[in-house]
Amino acid sequence: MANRILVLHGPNLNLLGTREPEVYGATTLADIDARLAALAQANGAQLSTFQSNHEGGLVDRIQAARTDGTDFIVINPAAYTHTSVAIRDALAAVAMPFIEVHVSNVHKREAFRRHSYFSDLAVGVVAGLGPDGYEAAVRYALAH
Ligand SMILES: O=C1C[C@@](O)(C(=O)O)C[C@@H](O)[C@@H]1O
Repeated sequence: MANRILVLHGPNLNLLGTREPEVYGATTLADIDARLAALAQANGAQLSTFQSNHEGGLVDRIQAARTDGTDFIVINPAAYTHTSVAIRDALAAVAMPFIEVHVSNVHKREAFRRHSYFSDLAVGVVAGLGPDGYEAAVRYALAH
């Protein structure tokens, strides 16, 4: 079971709750993070969250996970899903299991959202379940 889980949120996810609510829903990022922290705590695990609108910030946080005790990553790379070799390489470098999460179902949206630089390295991918997708990923991490 993962004891220390890191949840990473990519660009524009700080605007969840107000950003295109018809696509991403009304739940804020603070609500999601609080729910995940409570879930981890109830299961005797520690959970940290980090959001950045910057590719390098996400790369730096992933590199820091090598030495801060993290043993599982849940990541919504947001738009970087479709563009970032740098974040993919960081995840490959730390060689830590991770789950890729998307709030929306990227497969029923624009064609460019169907390609991910992460899915083939991920333990699994959750898309389209809204905030519940993060919870499903954390539950998996807690159980494995
Ligand atoms: O910013 C996002 C959010 C997203 O990752 C999602 O959670 O549904 C889907 C991405 O295509 C988009 O760029």
